[in-house]
Amino acid sequence: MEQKTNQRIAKISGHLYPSNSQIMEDSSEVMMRANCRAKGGAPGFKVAILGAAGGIGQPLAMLMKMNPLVSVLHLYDVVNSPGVTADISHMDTGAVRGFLGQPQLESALTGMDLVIIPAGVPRKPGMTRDDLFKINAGIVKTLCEGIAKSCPRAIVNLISNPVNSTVPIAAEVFKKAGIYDPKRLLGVTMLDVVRANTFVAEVLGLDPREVDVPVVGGHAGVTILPLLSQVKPPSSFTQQEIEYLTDRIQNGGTEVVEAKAGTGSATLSMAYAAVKFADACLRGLRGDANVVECSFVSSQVTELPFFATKVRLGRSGAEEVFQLGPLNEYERIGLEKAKKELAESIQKGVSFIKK
Ligand SMILES: NC(=O)C1=CN([C@@H]2O[C@H](COP(=O)(O)OP(=O)(O)OC[C@H]3O[C@@H](n4cnc5c(N)ncnc54)[C@H](O)[C@@H]3O)[C@@H](O)[C@H]2O)C=CC1
Ligand SMILES: O=C([O-])CC(=O)C(=O)O
Repeated sequence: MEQKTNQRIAKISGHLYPSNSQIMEDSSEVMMRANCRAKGGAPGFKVAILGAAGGIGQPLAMLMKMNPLVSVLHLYDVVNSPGVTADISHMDTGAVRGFLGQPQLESALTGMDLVIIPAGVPRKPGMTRDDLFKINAGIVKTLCEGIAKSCPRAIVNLISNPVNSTVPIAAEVFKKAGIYDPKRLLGVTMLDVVRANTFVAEVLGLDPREVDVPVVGGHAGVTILPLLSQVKPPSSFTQQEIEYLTDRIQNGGTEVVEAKAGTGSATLSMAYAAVKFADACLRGLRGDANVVECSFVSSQVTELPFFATKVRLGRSGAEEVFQLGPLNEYERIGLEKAKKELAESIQKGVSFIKK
């Protein structure tokens, strides 16, 4: 009887840790919460964050909890998700539930409309994103197997690096499970766009909110290709400005890794970018017209099977993948370099599952 009451209270209070939660063990809390009156859930989308207790996961969870399009937020991690969930559950916005460890992955994912994945290790100075492959490839594989089983129709936003390889890994896992829908798998390259808007606005003396820079290719070094010839509002740059901006945008991640001096990589700007992108996906799911953002997706824009360009987000994910548009000579040379490195990273991801 007492256990049943506790379980009901756990649901009301937004926790799912029958043996783990301090709150569950505190009888005065139990009395207080027992008097809560459960109401019907608010309309909106169900969103899960996998890796929710991490450097990106925590601010991302906070910002998603503030998003009016989200009715239920599930926070999953292999450590520390009870504390993060308890903290976030006190925000006076939509519902949140926490899930800890592999046995709770299925419950974390069941019924989700959107799954955001920032799980995995970040870089330290001197490392490339590809150096993370060894650990993160296996993490992404396991999580995507969970998605295939528990919410095969969910839109997936994949943040874990190296994105150029983890997206192909996810695709192969979904193919193997027979549920692959290319429109629903989106690699998150939004931080490159956010950085490009910021750095270009600095050079032009504009408000970054007024600037739109398409960034295509992938998400590592030379595969990050800003198309400065297509900046909005239309702008011209000197060759020196083009070289400075391209280098800064391509190495923005490394700039943060070095500044953080061994304590991690971009987390706050990434959480901001992830929410900007997730919000666009949710607006697309809701049926809003003309929701367009850059993303690393299954693509026929080049000869490569995956490529980042602008995509139109709709009820079933990336419903339209836009072409590159006219490139100048500098961008055409950059594109060739990007494709060479991307081809290897994509193949590495595919082989990891097919081997
Ligand atoms: N796509 C992009 O633009 C960016 C990607 N990243 C990548 O995001 C990833 C996460 O970065 P941070 O949050 O800074 O790292 P972090 O180490 O602070 O957090 C990662 C979280 O993932 C969790 N985790 C590990 N294995 C897991 C599993 N099997 N299931 C669920 N959770 C698991 C950890 O417990 C930790 O809480 C890294 O791979 C990083 O390189 C980072 C910045 C930008
Ligand atoms: O640089 C890193 O390792 C993290 C990342 O992807 C970024 O900040 O763009």
